[in-house]
Amino acid sequence: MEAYLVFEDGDIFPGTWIGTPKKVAGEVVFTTGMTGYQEVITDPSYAGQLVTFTYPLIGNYGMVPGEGESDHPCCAGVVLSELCQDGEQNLGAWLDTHEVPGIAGIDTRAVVHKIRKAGVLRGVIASTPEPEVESWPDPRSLQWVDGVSVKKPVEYPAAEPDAPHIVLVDFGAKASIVNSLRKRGCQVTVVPWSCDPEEVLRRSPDGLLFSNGPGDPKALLPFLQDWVPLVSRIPTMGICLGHQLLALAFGADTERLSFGHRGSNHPVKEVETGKVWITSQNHGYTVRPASVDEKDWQVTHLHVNDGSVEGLAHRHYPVFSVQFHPEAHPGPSDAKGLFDRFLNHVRKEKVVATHG
Ligand SMILES: NC(=O)CC[C@H](N)C(=O)O
Repeated sequence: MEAYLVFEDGDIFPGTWIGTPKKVAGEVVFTTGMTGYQEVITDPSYAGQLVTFTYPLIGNYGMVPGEGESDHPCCAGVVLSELCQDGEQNLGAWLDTHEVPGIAGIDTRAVVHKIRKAGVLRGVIASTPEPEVESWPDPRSLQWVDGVSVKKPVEYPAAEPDAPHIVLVDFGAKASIVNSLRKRGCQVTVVPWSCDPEEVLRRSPDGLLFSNGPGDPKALLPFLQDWVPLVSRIPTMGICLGHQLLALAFGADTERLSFGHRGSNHPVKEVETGKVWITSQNHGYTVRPASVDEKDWQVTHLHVNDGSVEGLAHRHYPVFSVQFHPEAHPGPSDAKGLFDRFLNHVRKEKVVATHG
């Protein structure tokens, strides 16, 4: 069945429907990972976006139960070149089960060229080359984070005695972040993004983790000051959206990247050691370098390709954050040691708090 990817500037890419044939509008983004389509499609950070896969063959190992970053597709739609209907649960049928549309047969290389040249662009997948768009989704809306965050706290018991208790503030957390903490023995409580920080304090966390999530970080600006007293005292780590939010909370600014970083091969340099990690990334916004006050923050990581800020550590508070994904999934796990670094710090503080 014929479908069209129509950009807001009028450019039309014809293809065929996959998943559920229903019109959908969103920001068109592209990801360059050669594997990991399941993790990408189920990553809550993609809510509201049309994800274009640059790897030409997608779907070739089906959908593997239990391997998703959540149990349903989170992106608004998918754009790909060739769909392979293989695997026990094939991608097209799985998308349809969840009523998510997609378009195949697209010259994805041309789509990427277009986005790289023009910067962020919105588009529609529709049955006609001249679809009507009632309204474009707004990345500054709270609906994205609200739609993917847990509605009430979810508790995971500790796997080891005396393990630290980490409260994960869920702006759209990937399952792999929870797993990375649980694998290291932690007790984890996942709380809704909108919860009262005072209520979090009553849960006696040893550490806080601000998760990844969809949309423009500035959508959450009105809520950030309430967290400052907590994150100034309790060891806190931020990942991706969480990194941007911590920067905003302490007075830095964020801005939109021209076309984002999405893929599994983004080189990031650790400033202190000069070591380069190949990292998994998925973000359209970044911390504005000129807004980072060197008196308060140390820039710990930089993107090798464009020099953008990839990591921050606060000089006065126990806060550090990274723009990339140490939990990987998909992608390399070069940076997974950051969870150990965080938990070592949390454990040290816990001992001090217990024994004075
Ligand atoms: N993966 C994320 O947390 C993405 C953060 C934010 N929504 C961005 O696009 O920059």
